Amino acid sequence: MSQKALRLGTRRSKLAMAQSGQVADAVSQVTGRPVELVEITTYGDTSREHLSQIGGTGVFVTALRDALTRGEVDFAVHSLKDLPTTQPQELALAAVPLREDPRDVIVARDALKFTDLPRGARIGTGSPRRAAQLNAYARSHGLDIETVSIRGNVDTRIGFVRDGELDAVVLAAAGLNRLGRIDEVTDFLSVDTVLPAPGQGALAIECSADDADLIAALGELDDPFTRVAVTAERSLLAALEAGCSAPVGALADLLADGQIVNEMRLRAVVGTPDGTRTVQLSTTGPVPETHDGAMALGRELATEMLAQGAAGLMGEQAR
Ligand SMILES: NCc1[nH]cc(CCC(=O)O)c1CC(=O)O
Repeated sequence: MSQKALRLGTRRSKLAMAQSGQVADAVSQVTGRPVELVEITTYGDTSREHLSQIGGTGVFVTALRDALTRGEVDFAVHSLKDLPTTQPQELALAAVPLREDPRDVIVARDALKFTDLPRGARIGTGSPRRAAQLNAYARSHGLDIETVSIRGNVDTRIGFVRDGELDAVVLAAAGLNRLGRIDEVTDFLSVDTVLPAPGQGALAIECSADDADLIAALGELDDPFTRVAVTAERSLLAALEAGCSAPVGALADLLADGQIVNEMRLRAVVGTPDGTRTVQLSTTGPVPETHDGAMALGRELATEMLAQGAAGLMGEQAR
């Protein structure tokens, strides 16, 4: 019995190809069907502008979603943190697989840790969220660093350190893991220091909302705890009216009593990129049992953050 291949739409970057390849293997395992990669170029890949300038939301996903809607591909894999918080009606978020390491990491010269960087060290990141939290930490701990705005793929960013232009760059652990380059990390930043982007480390598998059989098949790759966590994080982001390039960090994690997971904690931060002002809050409660429950948790924390002035800390362009 030969079955038609499923077409997986993917960006061409090494990171996208790595994560699509991994999902392709998992999908052909659960469906018994071959999966064929279809490469698609997105605006986020071709534009040389800073992400904070090109509007942030959706630059990496729009072309993939268009290909899905036109029926040119059967499903697509996105980095969840790049996915806009509004879900188009015609597309289903069929699976959110088990999240890997959500932390940000440093790749620095001479194997340096973040707190061992010398005075005046230049740290590259294109992310206002990372800049805000690194600068806030530096201010409160007497470190003297300068965050430098950069963008580019993993090779480009690490290249700034290798060629001596920067002392360090900040990246997501998950991306380096998927690329097999985690050994280049010189410091894993604790989430107590830098909260990751909402959804960081998780993937989203999307297909047509009309394809019930495919939704069911892809659903086997879903991890319910990851889904509830990222739903709360993204609900918070949406309620702040912020996008993926806004200075917003959020992480929901599950607290276990022995073997039994019984509570979820949601932590979030908003800050000015220079780190002079931040609003950071946390809430802990029973693990939400429904999508609406997870949405409500995120919304409630966002409401408290807004009451403490969070909106004033997010630049106009990042919202
Ligand atoms: N902004 C681009 C992007 N989107 C997802 C990841 C990493 C993988 C992930 O977080 O799932 C990266 C690179 C990075 O931030 O270093």
